[in-house]
Amino acid sequence: MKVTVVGAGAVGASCAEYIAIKNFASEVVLLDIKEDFAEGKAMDLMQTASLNGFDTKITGSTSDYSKTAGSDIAVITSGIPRKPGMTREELIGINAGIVKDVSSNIIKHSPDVTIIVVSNPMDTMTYLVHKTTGLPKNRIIGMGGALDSARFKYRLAEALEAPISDVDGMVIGGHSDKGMVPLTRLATRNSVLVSEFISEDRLNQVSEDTKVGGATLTKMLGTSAWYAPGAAVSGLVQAIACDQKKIFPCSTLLSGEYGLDDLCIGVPVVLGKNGIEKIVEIKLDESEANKLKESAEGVKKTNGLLEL
Ligand SMILES: NC(=O)C1=CN([C@@H]2O[C@H](COP(=O)(O)OP(=O)(O)OC[C@H]3O[C@@H](n4cnc5c(N)ncnc54)[C@H](O)[C@@H]3O)[C@@H](O)[C@H]2O)C=CC1
Ligand SMILES: O=C([O-])CC(=O)C(=O)O
Repeated sequence: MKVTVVGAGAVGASCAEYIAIKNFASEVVLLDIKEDFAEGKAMDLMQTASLNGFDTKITGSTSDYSKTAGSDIAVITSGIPRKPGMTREELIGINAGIVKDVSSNIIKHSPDVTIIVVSNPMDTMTYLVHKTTGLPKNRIIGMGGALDSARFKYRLAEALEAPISDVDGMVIGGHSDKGMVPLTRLATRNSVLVSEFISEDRLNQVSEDTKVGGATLTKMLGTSAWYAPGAAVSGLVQAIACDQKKIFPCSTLLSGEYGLDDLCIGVPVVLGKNGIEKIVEIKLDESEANKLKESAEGVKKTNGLLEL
């Protein structure tokens, strides 16, 4: 299993590290445009191999896509992150050109690849990869919901004063400050609905804190987060590489599912060796369906800024 990670910055390197530590891939290639940067990150990571006990071979490349040839999975993290006070949507001007260029280069050398898009604004960048590469829709996956759901579980555990492992929950919708739809109604603590334990007001607070999860960290760190994003990507990569058939909310091209069409947005999907093997249509109540519709309108507005 060969995995390419384009962009050896904060998220790309964290993602490569988690993939290596989980020890399921034979090879990870990090690629960046900054001279020697990916090679340096790869060397540093390889020097953790004996300490962390993995056999994955990590190599680096400065813009040489021939090194990525035959990749089974490629992760796109190249592009600029936001600064405090910015929205993810404001990154489109720079990141669209980068993502277009990078995705074309990836498929030139790995025509059978499955692409995981991370660069923001992620739902729109995922849509752009569809338009640019023409890969089948099951092989283009946007990562946002897996991260947002992990943040939701963190906030739920905090409110419930419970261990995170006791908590389950999912966030669907666009990966944006306003567009996320945390499914509070369905969240559980060890199979019991969380509404049995905490008030509606507290649950609304959990939802609001989840939606601004990325913005909160950007304000604290001066740039956006990387540990949880890297871990979330590694989870998707592992589900595909190991054919796990796990359900994650991912951004995928919808053609009528959830009453939506011609956009990529976060909904639950089954991930296995064929990428997105199934879009899972769960029954939303009226309020959740309206929020998803509103979120889709926001994503479509951002898609409208693309020069296709
Ligand atoms: N979807 C999600 O849940 C998340 C998305 N992100 C997004 O991921 C992206 C990366 O974030 P960070 O790693 O923090 O940024 P970073 O600045 O640390 O790393 C980005 C890397 O991309 C490289 N790069 C730029 N243009 C390139 C090109 N044409 N080819 C190859 N490499 C290129 C840069 O040299 C840099 O090393 C941002 O757009 C950020 O908003 C970040 C966290 C979560
Ligand atoms: O907040 C950002 O800009 C980066 C990101 O998507 C996240 O951490 O959720």
